[in-house]
Amino acid sequence: MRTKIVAGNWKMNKTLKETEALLTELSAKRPDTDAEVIVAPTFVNLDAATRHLESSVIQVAAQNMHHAENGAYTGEISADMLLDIGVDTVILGHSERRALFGETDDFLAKKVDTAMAKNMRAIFCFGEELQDRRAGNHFKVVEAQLKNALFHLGADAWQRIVLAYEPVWAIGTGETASPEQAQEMHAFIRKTINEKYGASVAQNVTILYGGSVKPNNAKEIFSKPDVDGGLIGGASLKADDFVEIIKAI
Ligand SMILES: O=C[C@H](O)COP(=O)(O)O
Repeated sequence: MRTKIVAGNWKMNKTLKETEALLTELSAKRPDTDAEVIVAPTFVNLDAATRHLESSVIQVAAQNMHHAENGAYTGEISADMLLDIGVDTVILGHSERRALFGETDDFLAKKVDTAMAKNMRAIFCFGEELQDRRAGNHFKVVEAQLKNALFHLGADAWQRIVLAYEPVWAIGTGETASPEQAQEMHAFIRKTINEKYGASVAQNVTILYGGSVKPNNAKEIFSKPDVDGGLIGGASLKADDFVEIIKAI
């Protein structure tokens, strides 16, 4: 059985007080579920979030990290810094990091390697842009992103990889991939992994969908056989919406 996950990527939102208030509300309202529930607040509030959730089943992830051990990388955060405050899951390759901060597949491969070397879990994001889908290149683009950043890994490492397929045209736009489009791509991703690593890795890897998942569309998207949960942006910023999405898994 694959692990089901609902993760909230808070992006650059929420002050410390707001973070604590949202976590308090989420802890109180969180429904009983077998799925893992993860929140990813901004770096400055990660330590407070881990302390706040110490006895909670809600887990904390970072939104990014640098691949280097330490050194002259102004503004960056290392794996050891995250591990030191009890954060062992990190989102890598979000499309905003790729588009706004120039992160390439090769650069991301280094981050993935560091995460694996440090025994962390990576939630690896990828997905095509609107122009790729319009041109019918979406499968090719997604396959290349996967291969370039992840296919150098050994099969064992895949136990600590979570994939998050996020079509860029659906992020924060209110336009979501249809459940059928999500399923079609997730099945393609699983097939591509199967070809390289075999059925066991392919069947066990958790593949999340991300892009305008809301309380009113989550159930239908999550009902698809190859969709194992979601990476939620905007709707994870309100406890009631996020809780509804957790209930949908
Ligand atoms: O990481 C989350 C994704 O970027 C989705 O964001 P969204 O739910 O606001 O579209």
